Amino acid sequence: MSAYHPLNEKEAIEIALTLEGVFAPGAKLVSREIGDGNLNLVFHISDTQSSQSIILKQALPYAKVVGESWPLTLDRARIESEALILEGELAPGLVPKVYKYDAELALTVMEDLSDHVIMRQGLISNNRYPLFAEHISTFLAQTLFFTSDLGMNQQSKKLRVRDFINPELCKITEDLIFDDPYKDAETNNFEEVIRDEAQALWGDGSLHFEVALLREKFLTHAQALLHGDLHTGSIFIKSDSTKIIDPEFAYYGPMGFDIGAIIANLLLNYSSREHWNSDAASTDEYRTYLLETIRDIWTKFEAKFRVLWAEHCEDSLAKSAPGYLDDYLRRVLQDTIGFAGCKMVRRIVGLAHVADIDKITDASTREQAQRLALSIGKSLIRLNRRAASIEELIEKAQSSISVLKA
Ligand SMILES: Nc1ncnc2c1ncn2[C@@H]1O[C@H](COP(=O)(O)OP(=O)(O)O)[C@@H](O)[C@H]1O
Ligand SMILES: CSC[C@H]1O[C@H](OP(=O)(O)O)[C@H](O)[C@@H]1O
Repeated sequence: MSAYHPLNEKEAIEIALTLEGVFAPGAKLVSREIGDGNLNLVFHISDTQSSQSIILKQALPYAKVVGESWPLTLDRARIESEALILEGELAPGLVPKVYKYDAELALTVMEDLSDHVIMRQGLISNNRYPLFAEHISTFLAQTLFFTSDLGMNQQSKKLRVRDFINPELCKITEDLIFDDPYKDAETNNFEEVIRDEAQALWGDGSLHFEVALLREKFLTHAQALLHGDLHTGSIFIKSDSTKIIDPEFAYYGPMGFDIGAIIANLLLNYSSREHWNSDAASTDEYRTYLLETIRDIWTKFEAKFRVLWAEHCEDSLAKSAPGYLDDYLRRVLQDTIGFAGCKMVRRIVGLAHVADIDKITDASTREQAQRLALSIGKSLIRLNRRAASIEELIEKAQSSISVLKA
């Protein structure tokens, strides 16, 4: 196959047939492009005679959601495949297997997870996932601890920071999450009916102060190797299995950015429940389930992180300094809360939205969901540096509902 060009379905099959040990010689393959994300092509390739199938993901030289006017590095395919491989070593069973990476075609061949569902869809369909908090807290504790200065050789970590420098994808986050929602930016995308909310965001100096501090942390705090875009659309799930996909935004940043991303997306779903549940009682019940999941994610993450620290901490001074670990985890919690708030706000007024809210058909219910998400998001941003417990985040989610209803 020649140098880089976007593949068509026929070419994807030709490449699949060249993979060693995957399909039988002469196998009859079918290919479907199934990419529904903002950036890449995703081909599902299956053998019509056996149950064998694979995924072929190819980066485009631009952001698909906008078009060729927004060029984007192909190197993100390398970042994604290297991050998946490393995450697979640190958190076995929680990411798809990578079979091959082709630098020239910016192509990753990986395990087909079609027997799972994308978690955002699962939540929209009112499913519950009792093992999710256990799985995702393991993923977070293992990947964040063992890529940080606490859990790996500090010189090797510097080299890894170099390997995961990801300036173009970070710039997307810096703009779309930490800048554009707070001014009248062209990329913003919100419904006219909530213009009052957008304008309030643009003029809120004290909120800007908190967001600027969080932005500074995102820019400068190379604490651990992050997934970088850990929303519920980047998680495949079924009752007994969780798989994290799509780490093309991976870079060295603050741990709370990943934890906050998951919590924000659970809270965006929380904000949308009036549409997806059939009555007030089931809406309340599902919201309680989501808040319990959030509490469990943090509590389990913290417990697992403490065990890893006790058994594997590489920093002898930090290890012997009284109170250091408590202080470290308090700062991670505060970052988690602040980043969760930013991630909620961007999904309502910024470029890229979430189906949980956008797919609400009734305009007034959708508006209420948007206002609730913004109210929770802003209150988390204001809370972040003052928080001492995950219960304070949960209290903000609950009280935002009563304030809006009053
Ligand atoms: N390993 C996989 N197995 C099955 N389907 C996948 C896999 N990876 C991606 N997909 C499908 O492709 C879609 C887009 O993938 P994603 O990695 O999120 O792309 P993007 O980077 O463009 O957001 C997913 O929502 C899912 O439907
Ligand atoms: C112009 S990219 C917008 C948005 O898309 C990414 O998400 P995904 O790849 O999962 O579709 C990321 O969240 C970016 O901020």
